Amino acid sequence: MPQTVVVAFGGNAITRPGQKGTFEEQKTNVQETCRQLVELVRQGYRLILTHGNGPQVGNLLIKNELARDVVPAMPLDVLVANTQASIGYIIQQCLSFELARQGLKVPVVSLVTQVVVDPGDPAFYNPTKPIGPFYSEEEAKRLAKEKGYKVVEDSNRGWRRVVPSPQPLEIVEKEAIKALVEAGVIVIAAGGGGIPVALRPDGSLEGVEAVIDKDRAARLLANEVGAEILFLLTEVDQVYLDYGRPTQRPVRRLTVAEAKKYLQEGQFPPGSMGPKIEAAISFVEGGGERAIIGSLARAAEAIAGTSGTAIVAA
Ligand SMILES: Nc1ncnc2c1ncn2[C@@H]1O[C@H](COP(=O)(O)OP(=O)(O)O)[C@@H](O)[C@H]1O
Ligand SMILES: NC(=O)OP(=O)(O)O
Repeated sequence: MPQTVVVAFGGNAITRPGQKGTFEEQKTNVQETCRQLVELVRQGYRLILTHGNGPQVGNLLIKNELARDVVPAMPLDVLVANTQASIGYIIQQCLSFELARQGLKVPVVSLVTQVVVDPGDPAFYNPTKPIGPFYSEEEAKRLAKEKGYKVVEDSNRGWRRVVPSPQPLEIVEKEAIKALVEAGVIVIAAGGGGIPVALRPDGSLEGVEAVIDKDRAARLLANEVGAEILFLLTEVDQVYLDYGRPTQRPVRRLTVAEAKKYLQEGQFPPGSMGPKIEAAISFVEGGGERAIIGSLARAAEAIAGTSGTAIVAA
């Protein structure tokens, strides 16, 4: 029985820091990623892909604001849906092409995915999710004053606007995702962390304005579909202890207990590596076999165990 891997990569892998986020830039970046992903298919894994949307959804919000006197502005949940479509389209097209080029016949589809959140989540009063372009401190503080943005410094890469990021509670389309994967389809799902929706008393769903963290959504999705592996791809080849300090050293394997201990000691910051480690811990505690954190450029090596950091039960 082939193993199912949920692969997650950040919106910053699709629009790299310093890039404007043109369609061509996004496509070139995704093409590189797809070459790595095809290796996983070659190795016999079933894939569910999920991606971030921070830079892209932030850009859409800016467009919304600039055009609001000409065309109606859309709520943030609709903008998340827009990014699922635009990024899903690029991945679907590039991945299908790369699979065909290597003689592999595997269908690929993007699924518009809603994720239930609690409208009473305290995250709505404390925005933490960085989106959109990176600004200098001066520019960010000016935007905060003029437009009422909440801004933070994002992992030493510059300043960014932040929006609420509630905890994902349930993937609405999980059964459809499972059925597609079992039928041999590569599914792109819960893009941008999923479209945040709240469950109303009458059982209907209503969009809420937020951006869910894609590592958290990927974790939930992986547990809900019973995936064996959660694969979190980012810029660094593996997790480090004392990251950025002279004593920095790589870690290739962490037990859940070790990961929890280092997290408590502050080794993994909240806005960057922290959510990945938390997602890895929850996945393994939720029944997953192993979580892997590694770089996009070395995805095939990471799944084979020659790169990356594996987080396991014991
Ligand atoms: N202990 C650590 N080990 C490795 N990377 C770390 C660590 N602490 C912080 N980082 C930073 O976290 C980044 C990954 O988080 P982030 O950029 O938010 O991911 P993505 O946007 O790819 O989802 C790495 O590129 C690295 O700069
Ligand atoms: N939604 C989300 O987590 O996006 P990024 O990965 O781009 O931050």
